[in-house]
Amino acid sequence: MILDDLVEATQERTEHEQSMVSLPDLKQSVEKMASINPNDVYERFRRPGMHVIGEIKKASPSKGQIVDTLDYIGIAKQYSEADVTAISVLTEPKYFKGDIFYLKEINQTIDAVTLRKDFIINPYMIYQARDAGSKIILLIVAILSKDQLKQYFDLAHELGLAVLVEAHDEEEVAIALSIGAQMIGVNNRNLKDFTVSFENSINLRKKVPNDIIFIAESGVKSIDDTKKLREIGVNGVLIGETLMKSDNPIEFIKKIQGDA
Ligand SMILES: O=P(O)(O)OC[C@@H](O)[C@@H](O)c1c[nH]c2ccccc12
Repeated sequence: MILDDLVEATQERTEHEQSMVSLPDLKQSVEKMASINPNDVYERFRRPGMHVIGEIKKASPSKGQIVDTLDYIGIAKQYSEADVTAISVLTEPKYFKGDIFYLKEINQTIDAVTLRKDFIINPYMIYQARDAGSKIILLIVAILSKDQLKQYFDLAHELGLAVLVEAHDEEEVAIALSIGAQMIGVNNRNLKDFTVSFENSINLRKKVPNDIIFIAESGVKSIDDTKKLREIGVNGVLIGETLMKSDNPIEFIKKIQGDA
């Protein structure tokens, strides 16, 4: 199963990374940074209207290579010009051809709220996200025990990071709510077989209280899609492939925001 492979590859990768930059070293550099508050991010997403999280990714396990060369700075500038609420940057190298360096460079170049999109399975990766200047991390319910999820969620908040908790079914949504998630992302793509169904967001929206930020993730292709999602009370959409392939991502994002 792909998720198991991803977790295993991530395990190996972070072991290697820790042999080069140790956790204590990383902690030290994070301690020197100016403090940030996760509530600033949550408040951004609580503003009325349809929020867009624009994603930057070169490849994915379901689609293979999406673009030949990744002009991550250029894309981040476009997303920022379109006033996205946040920019999601894939940092997983093996299956998504991502790099934590993309995230770091974007944060050094552009004033934007960024999300580290990876398969976070240990505290080290959370410190890395903070060190790279991101303000949000993704935590995926399906790959963590409930205890881990709670522990990493609390650590993120302590470091000033907001958390998007990704759930795929009713049981995972219940877990996300039980640990105090304020922002839940429902993935319309089943990470086990890659099928996409908006029914997932539609059904699960009813299981999430209205004061919790609800983000629909994956498979958004058109304004029709986002209209449908808006009608059922979704607060935001996370869009990758469609934006990466769009000739005019700014116009597309503006349309989504304007439809709110
Ligand atoms: O490219 P899409 O279909 O618009 O999907 C974006 C995003 O939702 C997807 O990349 C994603 C959702 N959850 C994830 C978890 C890990 C890696 C990637 C993802």
